[in-house]
Amino acid sequence: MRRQKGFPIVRAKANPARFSVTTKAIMPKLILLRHGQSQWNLENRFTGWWDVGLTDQGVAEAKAAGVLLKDRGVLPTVAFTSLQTRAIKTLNLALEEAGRLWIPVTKDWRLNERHYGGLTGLDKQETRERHGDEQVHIWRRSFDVPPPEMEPGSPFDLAADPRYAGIDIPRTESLKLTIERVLPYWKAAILPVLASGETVIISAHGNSLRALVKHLSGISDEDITGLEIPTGQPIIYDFDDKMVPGARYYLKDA
Ligand SMILES: O=C(O)[C@H](O)COP(=O)(O)O
Repeated sequence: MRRQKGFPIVRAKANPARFSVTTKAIMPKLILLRHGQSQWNLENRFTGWWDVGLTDQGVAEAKAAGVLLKDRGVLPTVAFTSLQTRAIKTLNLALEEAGRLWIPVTKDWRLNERHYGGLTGLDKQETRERHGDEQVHIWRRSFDVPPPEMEPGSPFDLAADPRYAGIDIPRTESLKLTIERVLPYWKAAILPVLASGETVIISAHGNSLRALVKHLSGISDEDITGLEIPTGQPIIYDFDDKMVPGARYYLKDA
């Protein structure tokens, strides 16, 4: 053992109190938080990977989520979010209210919203009038039908955005394709942290969170079409000591 000058060597003794803590069953908690209302949620435009800010209502929703975490004593110790401003801001506002701005935060594109392809920027109602309700519902909620691809050179093309340097930006994504990048990230980066006993918060998006919920709650490809994730409402999963998630619930109902 190397000894630093001026510091005596202290040999660790078995500490019964410490021992009882380390053998306590670890019951990890996962908090899923969809960003607060965004400017394009308000304007009813397809957003996907396009970066938009929060509305005043979105800011209030994010802060309320943080107050709820604090009031219920569900205090995150580690955070993950996407590379998108609306999720990052929501996380920061919620953590600030919860007194947890200091926890480690990892940002990764794999938690981004599903890419809305050629629909990005379009008005959802005008798109319904043009293509019909059924087609738009298929694009929005089907499991594996992606929207039309984004044309190269589109004003919403993010190829020059430095945050995506080195990333093969999708041209469009269905929920299935979104799952194909969210789940490997969940398994490799988030699950091990959760399994070590941390209380993890993921601040992300309607469809990247639907991808996770589908997996964690074992929802079928058919039934996932009916699942909506509300903005700014913390969803909780309690895991048992074998890392099996319990039923999900809204923190406000706990
Ligand atoms: O990207 C978007 O437009 C929204 O965040 C989610 O849209 P959706 O409700 O059409 O999936």
